[in-house]
Amino acid sequence: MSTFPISTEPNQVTERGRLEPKNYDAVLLASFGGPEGQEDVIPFLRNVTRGRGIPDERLEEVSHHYRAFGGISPINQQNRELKAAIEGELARRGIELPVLWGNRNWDPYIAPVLQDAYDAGHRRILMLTTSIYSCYSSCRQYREDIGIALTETGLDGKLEVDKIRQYFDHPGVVQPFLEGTAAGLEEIRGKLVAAGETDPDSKIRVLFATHSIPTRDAEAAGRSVDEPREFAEGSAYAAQHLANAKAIMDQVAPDVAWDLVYQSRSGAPHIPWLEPDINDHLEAIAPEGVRGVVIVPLGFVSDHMEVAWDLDTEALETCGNLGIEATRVPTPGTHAAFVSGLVDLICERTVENNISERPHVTDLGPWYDVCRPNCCENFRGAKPVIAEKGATVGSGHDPYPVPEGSK
Ligand SMILES: CC1=C(CCC(=O)O)c2cc3nc(cc4[nH]c(cc5[nH]c(cc1n2)c(C)c5CCC(=O)O)c(CCC(=O)O)c4C)C(CCC(=O)O)=C3C
Ligand SMILES: [Fe+2]
Repeated sequence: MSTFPISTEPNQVTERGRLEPKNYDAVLLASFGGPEGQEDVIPFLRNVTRGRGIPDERLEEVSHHYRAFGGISPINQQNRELKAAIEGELARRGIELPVLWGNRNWDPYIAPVLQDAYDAGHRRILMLTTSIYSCYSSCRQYREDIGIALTETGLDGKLEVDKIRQYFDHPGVVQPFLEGTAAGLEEIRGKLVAAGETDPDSKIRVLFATHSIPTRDAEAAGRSVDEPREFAEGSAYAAQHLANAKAIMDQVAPDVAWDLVYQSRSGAPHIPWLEPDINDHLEAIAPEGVRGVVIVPLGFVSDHMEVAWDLDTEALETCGNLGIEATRVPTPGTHAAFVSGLVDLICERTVENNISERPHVTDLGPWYDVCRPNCCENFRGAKPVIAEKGATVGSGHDPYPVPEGSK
C-alpha cells in the first residue's frame, strides 16, 4: 500500500489561529443527525431547513430519498459506531476522557447534551465535528449552534466549549480514501480489461465528489478579513478538496485523469452553487470515451443519505445508463487510521498526552483552531459563535493567539 508525504511543518498563516493545550473534561462528537423512522423524516427536514428558504418541492423530493430507506438515515448508527471506536482508542491509549455525542438537527440535540454535561460536573468541553472542510455548513454553523445552545441554556460563562480544527488534510482522513481509491481503480481496471480494453487507465476517470454549496458561501469559506488569502478556484472549500484529491492521485495513479465534482445541490435554481454536478459531468465525459469511473466521496467521513442516495442510487444509475463501469469508494467510517487520527487530533489540544506536531497532507493545513472574524460568514445575520477571534461565548473571550516572534 502506498503512503504519502506527510508534513509536520507548521503553517505560517494558520499557526496564528492555534490555541495552547488545555485540560478538557469531555469530548463532544458533534454531527448532523438524521431520521430513524418514517415519522421522523418531515420533522427532521424542518429542523435542517429552518429559516433557510429551501423550497417545499425540494423538501418533498428529499423526503423521498429518506422514505426509500424506510425513513432511516444511516448517519446516527455510523456515529454511534464512531463514538464507540473513539472510546476504544482512547481506552487503548490509557486516556480518560468521556465522549459525548450531540447533533445539530436530531436527537440527541446539542443543547440538552451540553446541559447534561454541565449537570454531570463537566466544565470544559472539546468539540470534534464530523465535518472536515471549511464552509458555513461544515464549520461556522457548528460553532453557531454551540453559541446558541450555550446562550439558550444559560450556560455561557459556566461551560467552556472549544472546537478541534477543520481536519480535511489530516493523514487519518486521507489514508482511508487513498486505500479506497487504489482498490477502486484496480476493480475498474479489471472490468475494463475483461471487456477487452488494452489501455484501461486512459479510459478511466476518478471523480472526487463533495457536497455542493452556494458560490457565495464558497467564497466566504475560510475567509480572513485581516489577512486575505488566495485560494484555488476562489474558495478554501474547493481548494481543500482539490489539494486532497491531488495528494491522493499523486500517490495512487499520477497518470489517471480526475476531476472534482459536486452533488446534492438544493436551494432556488437562480442562486449559483458550485458545479459541475456529478450527473451532468458524467454525461459530459461519456462522449469523451470514458468507460469507467471511480467515485470517491471525498466530502464525507461516513455513509449517510447524501452517499446512499445521491451517489449510490443516482450517480451509479447515471453511469449504468451511459454504459460506464463504476464503483463507489468507502467513506472513512471507523477505519482504524481514521479513528486513530481523530484521537491524535484530540491530543493536539490536551495538556496530558499532548501531541504537539500537527501532521498534514496538503500545504493548506494544518487549519486554524480559532477562525478569523467573518470566516465562513453567515449572510443571514450574525449569531453567537464559538472558536473565533473576539468570540464572547464558548471559551471565555479567548484572544486570537499570536505566536511569539510574529507581528
Ligand atoms: C457542505 C455540506 C455537507 C458536508 C459536511 C458534513 O458532512 O456535514 C453536508 C452534509 C449533510 N447534509 C445532510 C442533509 C441535508 N442537507 C441539506 C441542505 C444543505 N446542505 C448543505 C451543505 C452541506 N451538507 C447546504 C449548503 C444545504 C442547503 C442549505 C441548508 O439547509 O443549510 C438538507 C435540506 C434538504 C436539501 O436541500 O437537500 C438536508 C436534509 C446530511 C445528513 C444526511 C443524512 O440524513 O443521512 C449531511 C451529513
Ligand atoms: Fe470557518
